[in-house]
Order: sequence, then C-alpha cells, then structure tokens
Amino acid sequence: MTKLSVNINKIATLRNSRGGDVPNVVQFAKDVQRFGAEGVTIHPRPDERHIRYQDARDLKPIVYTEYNIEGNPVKSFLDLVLQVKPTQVTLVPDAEDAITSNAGWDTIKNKDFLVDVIKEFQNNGIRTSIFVDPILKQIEGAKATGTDRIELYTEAFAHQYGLGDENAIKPYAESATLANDLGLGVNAGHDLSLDNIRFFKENIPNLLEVSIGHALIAESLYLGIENVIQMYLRKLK
Ligand SMILES: CC(=O)[C@@H](O)[C@H](O)COP(=O)(O)O
Ligand SMILES: NCC(=O)COP(=O)(O)O
Repeated sequence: MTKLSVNINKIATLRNSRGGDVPNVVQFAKDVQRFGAEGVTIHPRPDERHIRYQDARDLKPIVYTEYNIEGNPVKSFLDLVLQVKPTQVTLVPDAEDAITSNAGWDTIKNKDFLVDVIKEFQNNGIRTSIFVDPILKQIEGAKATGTDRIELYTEAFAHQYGLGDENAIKPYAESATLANDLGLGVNAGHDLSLDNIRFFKENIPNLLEVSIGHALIAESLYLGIENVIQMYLRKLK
C-alpha cells in the first residue's frame, strides 16, 4: 500500500500573498486528512516564503496521520524538527535561492554529515528519509548513511513521461529494487500528478509513500480538493 501525503506548501504561498490568514493552513491540513490523505508534508525553507517555522509547530497537534517535514538540515531546521518531532523528516539538499528542490543528495560525498544528522533524528524517535536521484551508487551510499528510507526525486520521470517516454521509469524501478534489497524503505516525490501517478506506482516495487503538492493543488482548482484526494487514492490502490 502506498500512502498519499499531501504537501501543503502552496496553501501557505497563497496565504502569504495577502499577508493575512486566508486560506488557513491548519484548517486545510485538517480537511485534507478528513478527505482521506494519509499524511501531511511541509517543506519550510529558510526564507519562510511559504510554510513558516511557526506553521510547523501549529500543525503538530492536529496532524494525526503521518507528519513529514522536508528540508535542508541547516541548524535552524534541525532545531525545528527536533522540537516538533514529526513522524518523518526528509532531508533535501536544496540551495536557499532554488525555486524548488532540484537535485538529490550526493550520498557518498556527504556521508559523514548525513550519518551524524540522521543519527540525531533517529535518537529522537523521528524516522528519516533522504532525497536522492535514481542512481544505484547513490542508493548504496544512502544505505551507508543509516537512513530508514529514501525519497526518489521524480522530476526527471515526470518530465520524460509527460513527453511520452515510458522508459523514464527504468532507473526508478531499478533504484527501488536495490533499495528494497538493501532494506531501505522507498518514498517518492516531485512533480507527481494525476497523469503520471498510476504508471509510477505500478512500476515501483514496494512504494511506501508519495508526497504530492504542486500538481495536486493545481488539479484541485478545477476538480475540488476532496475529489482530487479520492482520485489519487484510487490510483494508488
Ligand atoms: C522535496 C520536494 O521535491 C518537494 O518538497 C518540493 O521541494 C516542494 O517544495 P516547494 O513547494 O518549495 O517547491
Ligand atoms: N517531496 C515532494 C513533495 O512534497 C511535493 O513535491 P511537488 O508535488 O510539489 O512537486
């Protein structure tokens, strides 16, 4: 079974555009869970351009499904996650000025750093996942960090599949198979959508969780958030 975790960054982007509290991020998280989402994901960035650090704290008491916080483990992020204690932390090596996440970890070069932060989170009862490109030696490197899971960075798949190239799934299927063999859990995310999720899910062995935000919110503008969540759940069965 693959869990659907709804990334609510875009709700915070909309709220921040007017400086008030509409839409309310906490209410939205309550509602997506009521509509069937099996997790809530946020990705607070150091400039707080969408999710603010205070949102991460405010969400803690109301997220009764899986709470996943993503981000680059700079000191302020580390402190926040250790305070909030979500179900899972997903480490993403994103530059501060990046518009969105645009690469996975070099798990070999950053091994010592990752081993230390992963241990710190795990010692505090937080499951860890690290964002990686579908490259076999990076999956082996991920195993050496001690992480519980990996999150496959799916932007390249989404782009190529959108152009009609079904072979784009191959490196993902191979990476997931290796991760399964190594005992790593497999999550995935970035640019997944109603158009590509079923094909992705059907070809990835033992896919535990997908986190989806940008497309899901855009699709909801036309189809409604409750309906869209139900559509994803059907495709992930
Ligand atoms: C790790 C990942 O792919 C997503 O968290 C993505 O980075 C969403 O972040 P933005 O909403 O800032 O684009
Ligand atoms: N981890 C990926 C995520 O949370 C959402 O990414 P996207 O659907 O906004 O591209």
